[in-house]
Amino acid sequence: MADSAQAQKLVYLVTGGCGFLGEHVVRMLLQREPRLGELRVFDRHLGPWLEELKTGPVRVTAIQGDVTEAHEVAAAVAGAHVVIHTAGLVDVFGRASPETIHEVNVQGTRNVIQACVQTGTRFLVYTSSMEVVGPNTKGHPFYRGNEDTLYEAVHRHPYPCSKALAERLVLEANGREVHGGLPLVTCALRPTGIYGEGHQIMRDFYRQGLRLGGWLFRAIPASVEHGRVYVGNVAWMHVLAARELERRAALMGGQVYFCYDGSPYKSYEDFNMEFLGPCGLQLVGARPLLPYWLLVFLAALNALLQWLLRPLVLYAPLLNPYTLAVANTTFTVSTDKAQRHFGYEPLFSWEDSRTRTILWVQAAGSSAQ
Ligand SMILES: NC(=O)C1=CN([C@@H]2O[C@H](COP(=O)(O)OP(=O)(O)OC[C@H]3O[C@@H](n4cnc5c(N)ncnc54)[C@H](O)[C@@H]3O)[C@@H](O)[C@H]2O)C=CC1
Ligand SMILES: C[C@H](CCCC(C)(C)O)[C@H]1CC[C@H]2[C@@H]3[C@H](O)CC4=CC(=O)CC[C@]4(C)[C@H]3CC[C@]12C
Repeated sequence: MADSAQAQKLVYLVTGGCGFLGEHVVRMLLQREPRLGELRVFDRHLGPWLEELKTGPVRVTAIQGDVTEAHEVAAAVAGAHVVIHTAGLVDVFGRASPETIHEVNVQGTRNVIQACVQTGTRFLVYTSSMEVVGPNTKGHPFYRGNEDTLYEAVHRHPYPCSKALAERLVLEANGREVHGGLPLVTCALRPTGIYGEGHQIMRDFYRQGLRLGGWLFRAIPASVEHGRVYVGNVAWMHVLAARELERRAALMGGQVYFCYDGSPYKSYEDFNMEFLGPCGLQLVGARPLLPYWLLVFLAALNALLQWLLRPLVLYAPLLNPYTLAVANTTFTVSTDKAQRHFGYEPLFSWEDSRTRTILWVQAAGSSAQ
């Protein structure tokens, strides 16, 4: 990475490399990181698609492992130059217990940092989330905010709490001495709601619409704006941040960056219709069909049913008090910090992102028929 080692080939490790975002990061590294010599893909569940990558010029090593197991993480990290830590338990529906979410997202991140320190890995990029900022429990809007916008970040839900704690661990680890005596350089990327090929919630909405004869029903006012960002651009931002961390260590170390691109600001449902509309679905109602108080009631009822049924069966619908609050609160970012600090420009235009997502929804929907 220094001048004398221009041609040095680097070892990258991507944790959670078989997830929605992780797969895009893995593929992006293979396409766009010329110094890549070996790519280690670490995940609890390895995808079969990894096999096809093993025939390329870069050595791809699939590692089945659990970030909560410190020894497995240390073995995977040993000898890596850069770690991109995207593994996480993304659960806002009550599928996993708060303890499990904490264990994976916080202890898992602690293990990754510890492994870097022990083995001498110097560069760590962490996938954080907009959720570490908000929306907060009071439902305050965050309107076109940036990394310096003052906002009362108060959380109670296990997922945002865990992401906030993990992000703090990563930022505090910046500058810590790693094995060999050099300092660790870390940064955190905060995607807003990611969409694109592989987005399971989008696919579920599509299937639900098909089941309802092509109709979806508006639940949230169109005036509530949501920040969304295309998965290919989020992946590209990770690759660029990882590449630039050494050269710009003083500027980037310990920093957070929102992930952004040219995707339009819209409500969650109107944004989804950008893809589901061309796939034949229609969103019924210029205004929400149900009054808000009824949604609040239904969300609370779902939470009660989840609690009552838990000993018998897992009941985890999309609507609960937390998802309703998130969906019903404006949260959009407007920033150029990643451009200023490490030259990020979105790789995919909004038109490309939209087309790619539509093609994927169509294919994912028809494979469900
Ligand atoms: N999906 C979204 O809209 C957003 C996601 N994020 C963050 O991006 C990251 C990736 O999220 P997605 O790709 O959406 O989720 P995902 O669930 O598709 O991917 C997460 C991956 O981590 C792996 N994983 C989970 N627990 C693990 C463990 N104990 N050990 C090893 N691997 C484990 C899973 O097997 C999965 O492949 C997460 O850290 C999430 O918090 C941030 C903002 C928005
Ligand atoms: C599931 C919600 C939409 C359904 C609302 C209903 C039932 C009224 O129709 C989703 C609305 C907003 C989503 C979240 C948002 O994009 C931010 C996120 C960031 C993350 O780091 C993880 C995922 C998520 C919390 C995302 C989850 C689904 C929504 C709550």
